[in-house]
Amino acid sequence: MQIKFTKMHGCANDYIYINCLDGMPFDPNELAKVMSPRHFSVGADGVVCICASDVADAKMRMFNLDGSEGKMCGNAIRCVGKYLYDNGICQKEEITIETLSGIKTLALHVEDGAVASVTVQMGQATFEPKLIPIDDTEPAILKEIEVAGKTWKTTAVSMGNPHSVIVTEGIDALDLEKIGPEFENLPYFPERVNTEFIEVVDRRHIKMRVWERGSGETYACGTGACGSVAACVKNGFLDANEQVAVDLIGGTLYIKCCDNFDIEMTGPAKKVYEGIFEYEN
Ligand SMILES: N[C@@H](CCC[C@H](N)C(=O)O)C(=O)O
Repeated sequence: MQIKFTKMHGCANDYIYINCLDGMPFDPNELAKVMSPRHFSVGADGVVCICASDVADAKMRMFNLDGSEGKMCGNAIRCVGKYLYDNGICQKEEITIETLSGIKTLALHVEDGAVASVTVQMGQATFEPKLIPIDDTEPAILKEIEVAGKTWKTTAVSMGNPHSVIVTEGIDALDLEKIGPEFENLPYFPERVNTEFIEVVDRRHIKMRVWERGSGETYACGTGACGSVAACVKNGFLDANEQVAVDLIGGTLYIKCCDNFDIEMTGPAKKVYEGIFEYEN
C-alpha cells in the first residue's frame, strides 16, 4: 500500500501527518511503530492522522513512536491547523479540532499566505491524578518521589494527557535516556506519564526538557509546556495571566495560564517535506 504523508514539526517535535479525511485504510497503532523509528524508516516522534469530524472542522488522532495513542498533542495540533489551511481544506483563520480530550479552538497566524504560528485554547489544566493533596488556599504540596537513587519533587497535572512536572536544577546535565523510563513507569501513573524537568529562569521564563510517554526524549512537548506553567503557577514560581516563555531544545513556546488554569499556547508550525511510504503490511 502507498501512503502519502507530510513531515511537519512544532519546535522540532516532529510527526508524520497523514490525510485520513476520506478514511483510514491501515491500523494506525501498527503504522506508527513502522514509520517512526529513526534511521530505519521515515523517522519521527510518531504519526498523526487528520480525520473527518462531525463536531469540529477536523479530528486529530496522534500515535506515539511505540504505537500508543495520546489523547492530546500540543505541537501536533498546531501543525494540523497549518495542514488544513495551507492545503486549502479549511481556509478560515479560526478553526476547531476534535481530539480525545475535547474540541480545541485554534487561531491561525498567516504570513505570505501560509500559517507560520498558531494560538491554541488548550482547555483547563487539572491537578490529577490526585497523587498530591491540593488545597486551593495554599500552594500545591509537592509529592516527594524516589527515582534513580535521588529524591525529586513532582506535581501531577493533566492537560487531557498525564504529566509529572519536576522543578529542579541543572536540567542540561540530566541523563534522560537512563532516568526517563523510570519516571515514565512510576506506579503512581498506571497509564504511564510524560515527565517534564523544569528550571525557573525568572517569573516570565522557564527552561524545560521532557521525557514523553511512548516516544522518549523529544525536543518539545506542547501539553508538557502547558502543564509545566500550570504547575509552576500553582506552586507560586510563576504568575497567572502572564505570558511565559518556555525554552525547549527545539524552540520556544509561549504559554499563558489564567486564574482558573485555562491555558493558551502559542508556537510555530512548520512543514518539512511530503513523501510516499511503501507500506508492506
Ligand atoms: N508531544 C506532545 C504530546 C504527545 C502525547 C504524549 N506522549 C502522551 O502519550 O500523552 C505534545 O506536544 O503535547
